[in-house]
Amino acid sequence: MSTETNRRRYAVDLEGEGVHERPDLSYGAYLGLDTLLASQHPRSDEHDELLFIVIHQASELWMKLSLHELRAAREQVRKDELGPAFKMIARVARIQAQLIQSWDVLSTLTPADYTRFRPYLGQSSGFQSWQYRLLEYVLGNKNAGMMAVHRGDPTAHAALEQALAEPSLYDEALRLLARRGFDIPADRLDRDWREPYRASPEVEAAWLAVYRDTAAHWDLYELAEKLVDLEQRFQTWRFSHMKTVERVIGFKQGTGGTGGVSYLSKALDLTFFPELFSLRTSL
Ligand code: HEM
Ligand SMILES: N[C@@H](CC(=O)c1ccccc1NC=O)C(=O)O
Repeated sequence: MSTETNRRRYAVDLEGEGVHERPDLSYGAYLGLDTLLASQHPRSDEHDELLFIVIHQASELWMKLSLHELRAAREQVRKDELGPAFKMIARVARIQAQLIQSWDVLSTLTPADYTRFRPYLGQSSGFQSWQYRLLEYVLGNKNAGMMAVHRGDPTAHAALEQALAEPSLYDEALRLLARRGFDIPADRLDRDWREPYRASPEVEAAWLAVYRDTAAHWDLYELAEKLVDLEQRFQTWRFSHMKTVERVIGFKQGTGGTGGVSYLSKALDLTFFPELFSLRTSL
């Protein structure tokens, strides 16, 4: 069949689906590829710098989608609509698998390869990824001190300020527990959300009750396990980042001014959902 006949057949088939709203729309225009594919600007002439840029850009795109899903999931939890929330969280888990897998591609970068273009990075660093920081805030790792580095970027700063000041996904899960009749301390249900979350024995007891009678609380149990899955994957990403950094720059200082691996290893101690892990010792 000729291309022309094919084209006309599709045009007919798609008529009912609103194709006439923009019949000239192309793949590249729809996806904004002009801008996307013109956004890689290596600063050196080194072959491997493009890999470094693409991995980071792809990661930022996945982070954008994760934020979209997690904020929507949080809204569904707020509305007691756990089914749609589960679907969104499951998608984030698969995105995390992609993010984790990207370390495998980056591990083809040897110390010699990286050292050739590292000086061109100046003081730029993943430390300045505001989407990463937003993810941490939306999940529940509130650390207002991390805002400082974004002072010069009003859009990023405003988004971070908002995420810092509103309940995280975990805060909403605890409010849901309270609506279901669990005894959650008042200061965990309404507080200055900008403060780091502090683990509470009452919250652990509530989750423990969910895990001890899963039949009675099946959806809460499912929510808890989905959160545990998110945290485990997040930790796997952090750990692989740290090991990749060690492999590529050893124990050199980071371009962002931290100790490098020593800083990244401390970040591994940060937990989003502390009671969901601590309760396991009592099961
Ligand atoms: C050769 C590859 C990489 C090296 C050597 C590296 C190195 C580092 C170092 C040393 C830090 C600590 C901050 C500093 O002082 O600069 C850091 C932070 C960070 N990097 Fe990377 N990195 C690499 C790849 C990536 C990739 C692919 C991403 C994906 C987006 C990423 C995201 C981040 C983030 C989000 C932080 C902040 C972590 C936090 O504050 O907990 N890095 N990186
Ligand atoms: N902190 C890294 C530099 C770095 O990795 C980086 C630099 C610019 C943009 C993204 C980066 N990735 C993660 O930190 C280093 O010290 O080599």
